[in-house]
Amino acid sequence: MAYNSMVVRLELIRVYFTEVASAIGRAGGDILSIDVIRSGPESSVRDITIDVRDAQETQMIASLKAIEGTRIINVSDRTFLAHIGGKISVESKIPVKNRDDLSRVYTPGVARVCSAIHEDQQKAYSLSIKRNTVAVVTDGTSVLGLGDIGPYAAAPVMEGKAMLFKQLGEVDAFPICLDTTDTEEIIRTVKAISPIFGGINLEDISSPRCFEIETRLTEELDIPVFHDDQHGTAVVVIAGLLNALKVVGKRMDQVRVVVNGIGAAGVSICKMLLNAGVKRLVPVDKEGAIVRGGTYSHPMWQWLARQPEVETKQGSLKEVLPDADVFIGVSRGGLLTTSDIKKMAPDSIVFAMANPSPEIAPDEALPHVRVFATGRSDYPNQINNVLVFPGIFRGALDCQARSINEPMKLAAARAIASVVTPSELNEQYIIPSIFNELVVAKVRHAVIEAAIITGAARRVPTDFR
Ligand SMILES: NC(=O)c1ccc[n+]([C@@H]2O[C@H](COP(=O)([O-])OP(=O)(O)OC[C@H]3O[C@@H](n4cnc5c(N)ncnc54)[C@H](O)[C@@H]3O)[C@@H](O)[C@H]2O)c1
Ligand SMILES: O=C(O)C[C@H](O)C(=O)O
Ligand SMILES: [Mg+2]
Repeated sequence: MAYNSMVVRLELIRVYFTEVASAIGRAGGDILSIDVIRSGPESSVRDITIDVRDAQETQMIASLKAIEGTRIINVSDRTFLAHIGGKISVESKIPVKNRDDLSRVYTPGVARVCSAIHEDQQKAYSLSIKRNTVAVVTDGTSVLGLGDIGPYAAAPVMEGKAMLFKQLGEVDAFPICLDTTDTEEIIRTVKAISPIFGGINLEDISSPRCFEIETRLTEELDIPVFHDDQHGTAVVVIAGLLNALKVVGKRMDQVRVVVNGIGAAGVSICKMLLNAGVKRLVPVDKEGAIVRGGTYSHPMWQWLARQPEVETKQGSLKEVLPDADVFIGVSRGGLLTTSDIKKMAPDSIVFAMANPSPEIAPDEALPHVRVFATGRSDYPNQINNVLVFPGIFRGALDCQARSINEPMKLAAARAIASVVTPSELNEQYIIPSIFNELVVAKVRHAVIEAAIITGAARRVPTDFR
């Protein structure tokens, strides 16, 4: 069960606090802290921070209101408080304290530096923020599993990605939320803003437009372009699956895998599963299984329909799921029930990765599967692309990679899996925590090594010389 924190500013008029505390307890809340804002003989005002179960805030407010002598002044939830004014800011690396500093960082000194870059564009990497800056670009059309919520509403996710780039990978990332869903306009705009960036992280752009946008930008730009929802997700799924299979004692070439939601994430996961050796694959979208020999207007589904590993059996998700060893959900929340999961093969592996609500609630799935993972941070086994993008870009930027190719992605997946040692590996721990410092370091190393071997690197970092 997931919990949320809320802060209630409450005026108590001739009411004992114990009465309030027991009402909170009866309504299923936990008091985390109490701050006295004002205290007088007749009344007092306090901020009470309460942990409540998901979606129970309304009941909590009703129980507090029901106490005679209490007045609710304000309710804020800590998640909203964390977003006030946005989550990131831009900072200078050096202070400008006097005229001397000013003439160095700004005009006239800066002009000589401009001229140096003008003479040799490659110097942008050493004399501007380019070498460490990534654009996190979205059009807001497929934000988490919330769908097409537009560029304004997408901003908190993009700011969150930028925070994680910085904290985990020391990469400076900037959110770019585009007010267009036109493929050509997005491509044109990203190209036009690219001079200042060392890489482009495409985020939450719906399929199938995301495939064309990424392919074209990769061809037309000489900096790495990486659609996080496709490849970040596929890399972390492969990492998790490598370890989950070890736990259950099955091999990649033996298992039957059902992937639900063949959009950005699903297509890339299917491709990577095939590269990793899966021989029995069942891709499923809204209309049911995508089958070998079928005809589809979606170019990637048509590609899947030509793959020998894709099964021919038609049917809905619930019809094709029985006997599957592995279920990977990148679709939307609440699609499966306990009875569906029970029909899977023994020792089943379920990665229910739709955000924020997984395809099946953990409490329903856990008793009936051997390994269970979600994309969320409040359960064990968080399979989320945050394990990938900071390290993959750290590596790509450090070796000035032209692109992020398949060998670099596979190397990243193996590196993530290897952080969990054989003695640590178990059902509850198939994937390292994002706070495990080894993750970014290992992914960076593996990515640079693969970039050098495949010729994608334009620079060999000093620790590789
Ligand atoms: N955990 C992670 O790291 C991670 C990473 C990427 C995406 N996701 C989640 O995966 C989901 C999809 O993301 P995306 O970027 O691929 O989006 P997308 O819009 O590109 O694709 C979603 C696909 O799911 C399909 N779909 C919708 N409802 C379905 C249903 N009932 N049954 C089968 N298919 C259905 C859609 O038709 C579409 O093809 C989202 O919930 C997202 O939050 C999680
Ligand atoms: O943003 C996340 O938590 C993961 C992923 O990029 C998603 O779109 O769900
Ligand atoms: Mg995303």
